[in-house]
Parts: sequence; structure tokens; C-alpha cells
Amino acid sequence: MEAVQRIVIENCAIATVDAKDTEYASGYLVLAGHRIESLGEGRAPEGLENVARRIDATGHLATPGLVNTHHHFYQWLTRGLATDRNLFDWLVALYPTWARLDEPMVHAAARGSLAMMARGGVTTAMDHHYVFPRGSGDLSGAVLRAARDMGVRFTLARGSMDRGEKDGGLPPDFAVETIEDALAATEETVRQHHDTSFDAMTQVAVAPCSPFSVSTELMRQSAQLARSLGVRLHTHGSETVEEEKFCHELFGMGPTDYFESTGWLGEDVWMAHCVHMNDSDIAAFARTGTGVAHCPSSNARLAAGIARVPDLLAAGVPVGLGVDGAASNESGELHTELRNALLVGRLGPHREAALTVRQALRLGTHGGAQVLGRAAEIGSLEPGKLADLVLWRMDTLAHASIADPVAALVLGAPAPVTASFVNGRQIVEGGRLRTADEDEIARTTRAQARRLAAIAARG
Ligand SMILES: Nc1nc2[nH]c(O)nc2c(=O)[nH]1
Repeated sequence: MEAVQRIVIENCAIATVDAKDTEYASGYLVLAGHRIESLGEGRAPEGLENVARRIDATGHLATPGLVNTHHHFYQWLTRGLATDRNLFDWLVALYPTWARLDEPMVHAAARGSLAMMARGGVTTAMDHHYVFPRGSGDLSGAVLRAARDMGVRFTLARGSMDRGEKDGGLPPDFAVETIEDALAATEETVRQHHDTSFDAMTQVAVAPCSPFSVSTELMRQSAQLARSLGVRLHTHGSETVEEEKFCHELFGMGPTDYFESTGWLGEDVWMAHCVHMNDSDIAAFARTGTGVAHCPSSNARLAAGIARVPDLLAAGVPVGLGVDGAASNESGELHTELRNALLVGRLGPHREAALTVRQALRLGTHGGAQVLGRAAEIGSLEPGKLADLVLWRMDTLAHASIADPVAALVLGAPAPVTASFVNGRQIVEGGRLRTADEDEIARTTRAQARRLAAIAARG
């Protein structure tokens, strides 16, 4: 058997984001194959065998890789549209275009979304894909292929919509699936692609879209399907006042009570946004272990509001960060969400208890891993965990005068990523992807965005 190869990283500040928030001012990490073998203050132990590479990381901060908990990759092709609308008006404006997506478009959009995140320190990504136009090809396959080729750890949340306009929903009837088709395709995707191993690169979740685009029956049956297959559940929840009104009018209760009535609160569930939650909603999430994907930039872009993140954390709710789709967060980056989570929170009514810089980093790493059900494997730098980590450059004009590297990372300009590792494999070097050609992705996404716009314009 071939001996496992080691990579030794030395002379960097390290924020482990472990349970005690251990930090080292100048430390080392030893990666052995796809796991972290050891780390600590000072130089790496002498006499290590099979060292394939030594990295002098002077001037850098090492952190766990960032974990994105909510995204819609396909929206990479519809950025910068409907720029001044709230969620419902924005969705109504964009559904007809999204209903024209096909496999080459979705593949290109996934590569664009993944590339943008990976070069900014994301090592685990997720995609909530919920638009499946008839005859559009294997869209889940296209997204999974893009993630595998990029070398990013990945959760595909197989979405669905079946409540069209004729059933009181928001999407046009031509943009929805039947319950039977949605459930059958979701089950097939889980059976083919969900990997339960410790070092899984691909997992699948069951993810009907939102209360106003999904029937109660599909919500219920999705929860049953996920539990019978042993996979996680994801949806949008409590995003806007309009959604709250919709739930009261149609179901006679608010979104959280509605989710509970359909079997949708639990340790195996995480929901995106969760902006409009009262104390009893937060208590229900805490009691059931339901997680939250906090998306501060998208919530601002769509005028959804400010999520009560400090209250969620104080109650013990698992919270991660989400980019959200690039049609409502054109930057498509997660590292900027650390900063925005902190800043937006301080604008709200709960500013005395707002996030600290270390809490913001925890949301983007360990919190995300918890929300995706992967906290045993990723999200902190600890011996035995998978080697998913980032070396952020902190010695340039942008950050060098800030003494605290975590404050520099969260509050400063987006820090350059010198190296990013997933499963011990380096996927970013000197701020550029090693696993894909960024210029080619830019050209392809531009061409596919134009193709989509032209097809949509023809109606
Ligand atoms: N921010 C978003 N919220 C949503 N709700 C829903 O049903 N779809 C979306 C979406 O694409 N983005």
C-alpha cells in the first residue's frame, strides 16, 4: 500500500473555529492525505515522514474552508435583472426566463457560481435547484458534474415547485412539475448520488421550494421521502412579510406553524432566510434543532428584512451563511457575507447583542457545517477532520495594518486566497482556480446568458 503523503504548512496565524475558538498566533498544520493530522503553535514536529510539500505561510491566516448553505446556481445567468423589486415581484419577473433553462445553460451557470465561490475560499457549496422545465435535459446531472470537476465538496438540494398560479401559487403554471414527477426525480437523484461516507464529496437533500410555490401535499410527501431515504430537507422559509401574509390567508397560520404542521421542523431540516420569526417561532426552531441559512446580502437586495441572528444563536439554533442565488446577490461570494452578516445585524433593532467578528467567522464555517449535517467532518481545523482549509493573505496593503487577523478577514476588504484545499487537494493557488479555467468560464457563462435572454425574449 502506498504511504499517505503529508503537506506541512507553517508560520501562519490559525483560527481553528473549534469549540473553544482556539487560535494560534504563528502555527503549523500537517495534512496527511485528505485529513488534518495535527496543528498547533510554533513549528511542525521534526522527523515527519513522507512530506510531499512544505508551505511557508508567513503573512497568512489559516481558517476552515467556508461552507455555503444556500444558493441557486442557475441564477448566474440572470444577474442584474429586476434590480428594484421585492421578492414576489422579482420572482414574477424572472420565472418566465428561468422556465427556458436547458442543460448547457445550467452547466455553465453552475461552473460560474462554483468558480466565484471557490476562488473566494468556499470549500463546501450547495445548490438549491428548483426549476425543471419539461424537456430541459438532466439538470441535476449538469450541476453535479460541474461541482465534481471543480473539486468542491457539494450538497445538491433537489428542489421542486407544483403550486402554479391556477392553484393560488406565485409561479406560472408552465414553470411547475407534478407531485409525482417531482418526487420520482428527487428519489432517483438521491439514490444515484447521495454518498453517506465520512469524506463524501456529494450529498443530496430533498428541497421543495417555498410555501407559495409548493402544495401542502408535496411538502408532506417530501418530508416523508427524505426521512425514508435518510437525507436532509431544505426549503425557503419566513423570508418576507408577503410570504407571512400568504401563509395566514391560505393556511390560517404563520410560516413556522405551517412548517411544523407539515412535518418540516427537525434536526434534519435547514431553511433559508428565516427573517420574519417571532419569539415562539425561534423557540420552535431551537426545540426541534431546525437550522437556518442566513443570507444577509440577498435579504437586503430584495428588501426582505434583517434576520434575528443573535436571538437565533442565543436560543441554540444552528445558523450558517448563504450566498443565495446570484440574481439576488450578484457578487456570488461567501466571504463578503461574513462582513455583511455582522454589519447588517448592527443596523437592526438588536444591535447591542449583534455578532462579533469571531461569531461571523463561525457562521461561515462551523455553523454552515452544522446546518448541512457535516459538523463531524468539516467546519473547524481539528486533528482527524477532513483537510478543507484556506490560507488568506493578510500582509498586503488591504490588511497588513490590522493586528487581529480575524478582524481583518471579517471587516476588511475581501482577502486574497493564496491556497484553498478540499479533501487535502489544492483547488486554488494565488487567487486563481487550479481546477478550471476562469477566463473560459467567463466566456461560456456570457454566451449562455445571452442565449437564455434571446430565447426568453422570443417568448
Ligand atoms: N431569495 C429567494 N427566495 C426565493 N423564494 C422562492 O420561492 N424562490 C426564491 C429565490 O430564488 N430566491
